[in-house]
Amino acid sequence: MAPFELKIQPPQTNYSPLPSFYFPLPAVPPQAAPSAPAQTAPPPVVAPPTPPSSTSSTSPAPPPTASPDSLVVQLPVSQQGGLHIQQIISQPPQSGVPQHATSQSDTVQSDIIQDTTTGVDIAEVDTAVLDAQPSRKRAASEANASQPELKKTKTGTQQSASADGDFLKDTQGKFISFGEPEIWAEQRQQLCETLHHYRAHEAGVYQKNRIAYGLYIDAGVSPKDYFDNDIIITTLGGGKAKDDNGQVQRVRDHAIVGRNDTAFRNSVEKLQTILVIVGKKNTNCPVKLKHNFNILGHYHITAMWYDKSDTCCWMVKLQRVDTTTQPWYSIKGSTHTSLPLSVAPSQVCESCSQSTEQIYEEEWFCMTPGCTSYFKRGGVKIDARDYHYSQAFLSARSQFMGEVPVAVAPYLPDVTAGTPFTEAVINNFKQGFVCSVCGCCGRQKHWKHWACENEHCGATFPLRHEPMSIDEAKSEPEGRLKRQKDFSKLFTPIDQHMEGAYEVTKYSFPDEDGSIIGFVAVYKSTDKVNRHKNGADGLFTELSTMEEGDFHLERKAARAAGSIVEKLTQQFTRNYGATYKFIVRTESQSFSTAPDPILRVLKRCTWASEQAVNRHGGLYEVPNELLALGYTQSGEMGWHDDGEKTVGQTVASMSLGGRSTMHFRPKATTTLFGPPKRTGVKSPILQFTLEHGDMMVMHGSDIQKLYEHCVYSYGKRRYALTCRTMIFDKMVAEEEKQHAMESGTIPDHAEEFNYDGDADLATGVKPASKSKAVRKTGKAVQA
Ligand SMILES: O=C(O)CCC(=O)C(=O)O
Ligand SMILES: [Fe+2]
Repeated sequence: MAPFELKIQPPQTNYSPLPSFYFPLPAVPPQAAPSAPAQTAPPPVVAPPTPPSSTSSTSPAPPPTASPDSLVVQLPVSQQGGLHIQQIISQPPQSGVPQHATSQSDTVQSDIIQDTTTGVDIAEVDTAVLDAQPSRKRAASEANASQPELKKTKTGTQQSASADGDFLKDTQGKFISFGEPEIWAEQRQQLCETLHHYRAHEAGVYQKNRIAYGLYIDAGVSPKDYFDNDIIITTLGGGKAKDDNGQVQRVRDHAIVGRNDTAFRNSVEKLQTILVIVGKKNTNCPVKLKHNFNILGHYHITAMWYDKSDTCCWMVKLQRVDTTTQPWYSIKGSTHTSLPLSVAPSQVCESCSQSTEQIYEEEWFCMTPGCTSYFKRGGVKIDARDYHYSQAFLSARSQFMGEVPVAVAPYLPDVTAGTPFTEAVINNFKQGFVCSVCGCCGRQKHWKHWACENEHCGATFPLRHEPMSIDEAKSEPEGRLKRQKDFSKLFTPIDQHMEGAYEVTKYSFPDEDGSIIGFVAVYKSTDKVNRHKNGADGLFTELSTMEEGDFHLERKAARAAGSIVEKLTQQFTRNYGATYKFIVRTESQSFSTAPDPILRVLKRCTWASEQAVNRHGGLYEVPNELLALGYTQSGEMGWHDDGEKTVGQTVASMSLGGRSTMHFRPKATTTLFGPPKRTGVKSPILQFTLEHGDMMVMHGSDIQKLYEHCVYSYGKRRYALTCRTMIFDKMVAEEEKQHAMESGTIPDHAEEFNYDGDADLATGVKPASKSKAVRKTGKAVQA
């Protein structure tokens, strides 16, 4: 192993690592031990924090509400029962005496529920406790009265051995929960679009700028994981692979400084809470969970250590920020008791001088990775695979000293009131809301209304899109301007000319032999053209103010429709004319009922594509389909091609509102712009900007075969309206063909929207026609 000092240098982190890999963290022992016997309930948790244990002296467990000869410690909630049980330590720890020595020799500090060596059964314990603490009598006896039979697992957790007692179980043997999650979701995207602290579409840990904010735990519970009302101990992800039986197993050690542990360490340093979400496949959670994603609430990190079983892995101990209330995920019928602030005993390692809390009941040893005594006793390796967490460790409680986020997620205002709220508010909430009726995290699926995604709820809410000036639509929130590197124009424009009032830049696309297979032409509009009657300004305003029934944009499933990992497109879409099924299955609205602005855009794109194709000398096909896209804030359409088999040669689009950048790159497997790549992607070769009123024509089916494109949208609101030609003869199903032909027929009244390119508005300054070869293909290209 490399020297420890070298390993602790975190790669390019903005935050210095904490001095030790193991933190007692800002554990808060109670204020000075009261002199009176412990006859009253513990005081509310108000004690100020104390610094982490000194590295130069041992830190005996501070006595929470100690009595001179009988120390009563409330143990943590049981694994299954959500119950607090009581433990008697017959002798309080002596100041200056290493606590592990005490616990080895003269204490009865072990799990009293099960520990046969003490000869104390649970009833005796409670009698003793209750005698000493009359004021706690009722709560404790209630807890006991409903205590299920418990057995201890190897990490010190208590598991229910029976389904008895007053506790309700469902048919699968899981306990019924005391309450219901206030916030939940069935699909990961619902969660990621709604919560501030969990936006991890793939991973279990959500981190941003190397700070952890959220944690999702589901199946894949490790033997040393632990779960009770207040404490969760979990293994940080990574280093797992499927074994021969298809079971996911840990196969590799975690790096001593890895991604997740660094993020958690930074969270500690930044006093950041961790939002914990539990999936219904988590076998450690004692109660039945109804949803795929159940939000437990805010926790804080109270310990982290580099554990060693078959492999080495980072473990984290999280404590509920507010332990005073009974959590919804405790067992129905159980009683929750808030434990007093305390820390577990710790010792300083003689080899590395680092202080380590005693985690395992069996013994203390150094847990500082890199230390010569790490997981060793007297130089001999310790096998802690079957060790149990010590009760003092599990019952330690510390006060969170940071700021607790006021809300886990934005709630939709009272949906029953029906008052729409503004786009500014919508944008603040990104795209998701928690339904104020049922608590389901919901994505904004519809452009102008919000509908709860819980099919049993049905709550809806209007979202008002305020009238917006073009300038406002174009304005970009801070921090969004530099989203993309500016790819140098490897792809030299080969032709610039005027077409009507538009300055056109045409880029010819080569195939692998250097022959031209098509082009992309950008039609640059002007303010004059945009302001002109029925121009881009008017079209933008009309589309923005149309009733939802006339212009109903919605987000459709782009991936894994209906599943837990379903992903909706970022854009809101609506298909007009012949059915276009590429990328997203959309229902199409016939052109005969399409609103006028849609037909006007269709006619403008028709003009642009006709001019471009005729000039180029290709087969011109009249568009019979229009896909309208709406973007709120910035968004993107990822890399794709438009090559569906029923689509014709030409694609033409018009942009309204915010600007966008369109990018092209060769497909990885082509020999274009460099040798084919078996893995990875090729770099973009062309990028241009489309502004309000600009149009784009892309012609040549082979472009779709050899290249792909993506679009980044900016500004507060943007519409992209893209027209294509569906080739009816390529449609196999007769029904589909008939439907496409009918809905793609352009109504007679659209004649009045025919467009001539506003030639009369042209500035008269013609750009000099340029003609250059495309570089980098190795072959010259003629225009
Ligand atoms: O302009 C846009 O936003 C995306 C257009 C596009 O690539 C498409 O609709 O396929
Ligand atoms: Fe496209």
